[in-house]
Amino acid sequence: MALGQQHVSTHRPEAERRDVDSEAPPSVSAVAFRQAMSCLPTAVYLVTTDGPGGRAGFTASAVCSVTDDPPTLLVCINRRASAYAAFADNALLCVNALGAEHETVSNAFGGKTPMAERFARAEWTTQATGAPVLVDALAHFECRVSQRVAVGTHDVLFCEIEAMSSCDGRERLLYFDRQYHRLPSR
Ligand SMILES: NC(=O)c1ccc[n+]([C@@H]2O[C@H](COP(=O)([O-])OP(=O)(O)OC[C@H]3O[C@@H](n4cnc5c(N)ncnc54)[C@H](O)[C@@H]3O)[C@@H](O)[C@H]2O)c1
Ligand SMILES: Cc1cc2c(cc1C)N(C[C@H](O)[C@H](O)[C@H](O)COP(=O)(O)O)c1[nH]c(=O)[nH]c(=O)c1N2
Repeated sequence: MALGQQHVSTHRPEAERRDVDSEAPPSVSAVAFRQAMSCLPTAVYLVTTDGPGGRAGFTASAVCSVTDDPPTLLVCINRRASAYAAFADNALLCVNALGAEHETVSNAFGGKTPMAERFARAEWTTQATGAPVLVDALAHFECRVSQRVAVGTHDVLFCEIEAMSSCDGRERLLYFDRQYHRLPSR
């Protein structure tokens, strides 16, 4: 093993394995898991919604492509987030991918800032679904939530794409090692 590398083993013999529903304490701590995840770069998104539950949004990195038929993303949202109630009540959302110039607005949507103030930090429009679309998003995906699955502290929202725009050539905003980074498009 290279100097400085730490190996966290999750392997257990067959007899010791338990069902995923078991009450057994996890063998990897949340702190160790977060530390490992912190070294993996991710894109950064503002996930926004509007509807009967009101307008809300939060900064997300737990966003992933699921299938291209039908085109579907997943978004993980912490049930303790101030935005959660709106996402629980609304069926529509927009996943706005951020460019390097969006670091300040990403910080506003990343917690503690009142919802109206978050939205006041950027320019918004509505297009196909009525969910807030960031005018200068690097790319956006307007979605209908097709399934919700509760896993631990989070809900996983499966989101079918109804309209979108593709990435342009600007620098991307990345997040890793607990900091923002800029990535040129080529
Ligand atoms: N998936 C998430 O919910 C998620 C992801 C990134 C950051 N955050 C939140 O943003 C703040 C700053 O994060 P940070 O990256 O600077 O330091 P951190 O040590 O809290 O997190 C390091 C990494 O662990 C993962 N992570 C953090 N909190 C998580 C959670 N509750 N559930 C699942 N994965 C999680 C993410 O990949 C994150 O980049 C924290 O409050 C953190 O909880 C949450
Ligand atoms: C870079 C980055 C990435 C993420 C987050 C933060 C930051 C800074 N946060 C946390 C989220 O944006 C917000 O801070 C929490 O929901 C708490 O916000 P409130 O103060 O309750 O609105 C976050 N939360 C979540 O539920 N899923 C996610 O994927 C992410 N990803």
